[in-house]
Order: sequence, then C-alpha cells, then structure tokens
Amino acid sequence: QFTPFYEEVTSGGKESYSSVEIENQTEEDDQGEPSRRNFEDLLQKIHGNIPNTEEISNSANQILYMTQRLLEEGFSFEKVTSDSVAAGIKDALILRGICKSPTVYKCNALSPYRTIDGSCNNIQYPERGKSFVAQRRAIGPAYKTGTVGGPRVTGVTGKPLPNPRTISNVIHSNKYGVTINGTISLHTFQMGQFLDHDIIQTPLETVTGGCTCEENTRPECISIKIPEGDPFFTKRACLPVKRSAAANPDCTPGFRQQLNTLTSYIDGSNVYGSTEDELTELRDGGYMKTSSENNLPENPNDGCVIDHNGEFCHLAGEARVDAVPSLASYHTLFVMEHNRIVNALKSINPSWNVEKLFQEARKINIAQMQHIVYNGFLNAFLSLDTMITYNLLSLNTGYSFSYDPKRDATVSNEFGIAYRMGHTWIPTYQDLYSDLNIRLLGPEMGPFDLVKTFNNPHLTFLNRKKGCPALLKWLTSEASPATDRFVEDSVRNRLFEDSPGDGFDLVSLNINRGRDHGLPPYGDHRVSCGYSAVTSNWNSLVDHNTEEVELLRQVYDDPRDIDLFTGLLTERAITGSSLGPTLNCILGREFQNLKEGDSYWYERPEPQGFSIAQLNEIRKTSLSAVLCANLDLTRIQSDAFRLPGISNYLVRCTNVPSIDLRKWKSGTQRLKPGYGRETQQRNLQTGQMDMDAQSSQSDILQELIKLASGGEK
Ligand code: HEM
Ligand SMILES: [Ca+2]
Repeated sequence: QFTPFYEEVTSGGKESYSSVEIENQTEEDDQGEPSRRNFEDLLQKIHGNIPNTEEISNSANQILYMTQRLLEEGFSFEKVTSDSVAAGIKDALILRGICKSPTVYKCNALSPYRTIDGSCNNIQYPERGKSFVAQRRAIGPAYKTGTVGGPRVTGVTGKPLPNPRTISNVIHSNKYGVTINGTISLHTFQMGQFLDHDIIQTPLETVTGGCTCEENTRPECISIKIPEGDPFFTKRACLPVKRSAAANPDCTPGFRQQLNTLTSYIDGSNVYGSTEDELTELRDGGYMKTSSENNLPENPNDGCVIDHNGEFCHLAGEARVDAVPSLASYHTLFVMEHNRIVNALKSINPSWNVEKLFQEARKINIAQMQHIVYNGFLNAFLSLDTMITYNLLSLNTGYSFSYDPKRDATVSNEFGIAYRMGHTWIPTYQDLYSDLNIRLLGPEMGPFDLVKTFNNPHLTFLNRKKGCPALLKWLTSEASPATDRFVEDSVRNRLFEDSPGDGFDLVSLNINRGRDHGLPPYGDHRVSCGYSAVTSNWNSLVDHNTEEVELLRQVYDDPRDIDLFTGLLTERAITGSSLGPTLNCILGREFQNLKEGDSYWYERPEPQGFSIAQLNEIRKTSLSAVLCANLDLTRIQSDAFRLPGISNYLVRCTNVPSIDLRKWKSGTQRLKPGYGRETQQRNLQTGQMDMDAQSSQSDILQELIKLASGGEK
C-alpha cells in the first residue's frame, strides 16, 4: 500500500533544529557539562541541514504521489513519463504552484571564472553539475516492487533482504585488528573525505520528532533493526535513520530521486561554498576569512561539540567540516593556500582589484586541487589500466581537448554509495605531529581516540591553536589502514557515540542508504561496467575469493541480492589497484565525467583555462608542495599520498617543485575578460518549489488523469 508522503512531510512545523544548536553553544564551560548532540542530530548534521531541502522534498513527494496514483489508475509507466504527458503534467504543476517556474539562466559562455553554484558550466545544459539538482543514475532504480520510491526491501526470491546490521557484523567487522597498508599514507584517507565533500552531499528528509524504532510507521524513516544477539548493541532495538530527501527538481513524473546540495564539479566548493550566500559568509575581499593562527572562522550557528572554553565550531565551504579534526585541517590547508596565492598575486600585480585577486586565486587553487586529485590521489588506489581507460592521466605538455559538452558531470547516485569505500581507510585515532614527523608530547597530547573527536574541533585548538598544521603532519607520517572489507569499530559500532552503546554503525548506514535510494544490487552494476552477470549460482561471483563468497552466502539467499557497498568491498583487488574491477569502473567512470564534463577543467585552453606558461606551473604542483608552502616543514616525501620509502624519498621543501606565480604577472598573462559578449539564455526549471499550492490534491489528480488520458492507457 502506497502512503502519500506529502501528508506527513507538510503537516507539522519544522523541528527547531537551530535552537538546539544555540542552546548547546552556550555551554562552553571547561568544568561544566560539555555540549552534546545525540547521534541522530549529528547524522542529520552530516547530511546538511539546509532549509531549502524541505521545500524541494515536499514538492518531490507530491509529484511522486501523483505518479504513483496515475499508475494505480492503470496508466503505464511509459505513458505517464512520456515526453508529452510529462510536459503537460509539469505545466499543470507549475500552474498550481507545486513547482516553481523555470529559471532563466544568463550564461556568459566566455567567462574565465566558474560560477559558485556550478550553473552555466555546461552552456547548453546550465544545471548540469550545479548544486541543488537531483543526482544522476548510471542505471535505472530498483525500488520496492510496485512503487516509484519505496526502499528496496525484498530479494529476488520474494523474501526480505538480510538486515544491514547482520551483513555488517558478518562481513565488515574487523576481527583481526587494524591491518595497515604498508605504502599509503593517511592523506589518502583525508583527501578522500575532503574530496567527497567537494562532490556530493545528500540531504535527509525533515522528520518532526525524529524516527523511531517502529518499522514502516513513517514513510520518511528507514530505521535499522538491531538483530537479536548483536555482539555490540545489546540494549537497543534499532538505529533510527531518516530517508534521504526526495528530489525532483525537474518537476516531471517518475521515480524518486535524491538531491545533491553541492556542486558536483571538483571546483573547491568545500572551500568556497556551493551557493553565493555561502561564499558571502566566507569571503573577505580577495581573501578567505580566517580566525587567529590562520584557522577557519567561527560558525556561531553550527551544532558541533564544544567542551573547552574559547573554542568554536568552524565555518567552511562545506557543513561537515568538523566531522573529524583532520578533515578541518584539510579545509584549513586550502583556505591558507588561497590566501597565500592572493598575497603573492597582490605583490606581483599591485593594480589588481580585490575581485580580480579573489577570482584568480580561486581559479589557481581549484586547478591545483584538480591536478593533485588526478596526479597523486587517484593513482594511490586505481590501477594504471583504469587511469588510461577512463582518460584520468593528465598531460605533461600542451592543452587537453577532451572536454565533451555531451558528458554530464552531475554526480551519480551509485558513486555516492561506491565512493564510501573510503570508510575502510578510517583510522581509529587522530594525532598531532611536529615538523620532525614525531608525536607532539605533553600532558594534553595524543594519540586521541577517534570516537572522542567526532564533531569536536578541540584538537585544532591544541598546540597553541596550531593543531591543524600538526594534524596535517600526522597525516603525512602515518600509514593508512588497508583497503579491505573491514571497517574499524570506531565507526562500525561507535560512530557519533556519546555514551557506551549509543552510537551508529556506518556500514549499516551505507547498505541501508543504497536500499533507500533504490540502487540496484551489485550484479547489475557489474553488467553496466561490461562484466559478467551475477546469476543465482554462487559461482557467478567470479571476482570474489572463496572466503568472501562463503561469508556472502551466510547472509544472502541469492547472489543477485548482494548490496552494492558490500559487493564492491568484497571484490578481489585487481593488479595494480587496491580495489576490485567494479569499483575501478564506477570510480573511473565518475572521475572521467568530472574531468571531461567540466568546461573549466584546468588543462583546457583560455578563456576557461590558463596560458601554456601558467598551466606548466600548475603541473609542477603536488600535495607535498602545498603542504610545504603553508606549514613550517623542512622535509617531506615527494608523494605525500604514500609513505616515505625507497622510491619516495624525503626531500627538502626547497627542492619540492612548486608553482611560480610570477607567470600571472599582468603583462605576461593573457586572460581574456570574456565580458560584454553575447550571453545565452536558457529556460530551465530549478529545484525550488512553491508549496503554497492553491488547489487540493484531488483536483490536481483529476486534471492529471485527464491529461494522461489524452491517449490510451
Ligand atoms: C572519520 C571519517 C569519516 C566519517 C566519520 C564519515 C562518516 C560518514 C557518514 C555518517 C555518512 C552518512 C551515512 C548515511 O547516513 O548514509 C557518510 C557518507 C559518505 N562518506 Fe563518509 N565518513 C568518513 C570518511 C569518509 C571517507 C574517507 C570517504 C571517501 C574516501 C567517505 C565517503 C563518503 C561518501 C561518498 C558518503 C556519501 C555522501 C552523501 O551522499 O551525502 N567518507 N560518511
Ligand atoms: Ca564541487
């Protein structure tokens, strides 16, 4: 039975989330009770708490309801979603105020600078890759049979799918203790998460009063039952979880989709924000705002945990900045790098105004990020073959002409689950190191249990407020946990834990989220990658070892039911990569889209790109160079994503190749302003919907039925 989501969603006033934050913020006494948030609040915060999403989700839920009702009236899915009917329905919904009128984009095709919200990157489809659009799907959804948006709950045989927590316990629990990867440094972990926060954030439904443990009582909830005899959660009935917010910014009938609140492009939106409003808060003329010791500015409205006097939550381009202190250190590093570039450009070009300084520094900072991701980060875990197949290798000379306006860079839903493979790299602790790559010693010093650092920026304030540089040095010096199916208990049992046993299981969340999004199982993604299909025969799992197949058999009735996250993490690694073939494919494909679908890709010619002389400077950069430029370091390994070793010697910072900004001197640089040219106008519809609908639902439905009846059912 389909339940109209909209009744629940639109009924009550929004829970006053911000007031909780402010109350907690006042408890800043060292001796008193520290400010605490329960794990449900923290999970909501991790997904962003953006007021806009409620509006978008409300209208999406109404369209879903109407789609479902038209199907129940006997119209076929093809009919309801056909271009002509969809266009008619869209017009009717706009007329009724359920959807907002299309936005007119005035794109400047020759602008040398990206927009902040990612719009107009693709002139023909200005909303591609923009913030607040629906995630793309590489393959169609697999929602609950007979619904357009119910979570996948049954397997191919019709039996219920295994409980996500059971799968987590049997397959992802690390019984052997942390295994260390001998070559990869913790920067791979931290750049991984930082990069994720440039690409995708999926907001949750707003649920007044939160979700409870009674299953299926509220359509916005997808709580995870704790199986009997659970080895860790002995006193809880469930992990309460909200569904991802429904999104249908296109206002067309069809399946439930999910939103991305960030720009999909690798465009430093984690530094500069994904909306103009965010940037306004973050920017200070040509510079990015900071607090003392080059730290991030204060966010007075954030609900992170503050348990020491004078400390505060951070404001950054992305809301999850304080999830763990080493993530905040990455945000800080790239804000420092922006400001360093502004200082240099200012002395090279004293005549540049603040706008020019800001935009040029932003452009260089983003180009460096792209270069670092494709020339250090990705090849730390993808095979060379994957790098070649998906055109991920950067050129050594000249411009790249691989931009393809037909390629859609909008992040895919499957990537949002697959890229969570980085959860296998999460260390069990955080630490502060000195310039000499050793732990800082002292009564307040580490190592610090990771669990105590979730959403708590305290570590960044240590070391006389130079905690971030010390965290970055720790990431440089220590090994990453191995890439395997194991996820450490710090996040598999104790994510956002406040007191023993009241935390979350991140693996269960990942598996559950895939079902929430109607993501087809693992086998379907193999086929879309061109690999052999998974059948009812367990031998069809050709890229899994016997041990993993046996474990999968313990929980799944049929191999065709294996959830994407679990199927990917149990694959045998391919030669030259720490990941299996399907992960290499899903990630390879996504990073190809993010490169070839980005008209501002740093290797492109002007006006979007740089002069050849400037591009050659960008090519010299590396994570090591950015670390050396901003920290008091004397030596570092050439490739900071890997540990120092025989082929990765420690070198003096002065010998690490780095960008020479003198190539940006006004006379020598040839940037064309790009203004005053003909602009293109596009009629496109935004994701913003007006919920003050005048008509009642049933009136609209009658009208839609008439519309759809224009032909046969
Ligand atoms: C201590 C480090 C980390 C913590 C505490 C953390 C925590 C989380 C949480 C709570 C979620 C949302 C789960 C849900 O409700 O569905 C999430 C999502 C995600 N995580 Fe992590 N994570 C960490 C590191 C990483 C790393 C290293 C990567 C990748 C290399 C990564 C990639 C992702 C992705 C792609 C998502 C989905 C984002 C979205 O669509 O909103 N995370 N993580
Ligand atoms: Ca972005």
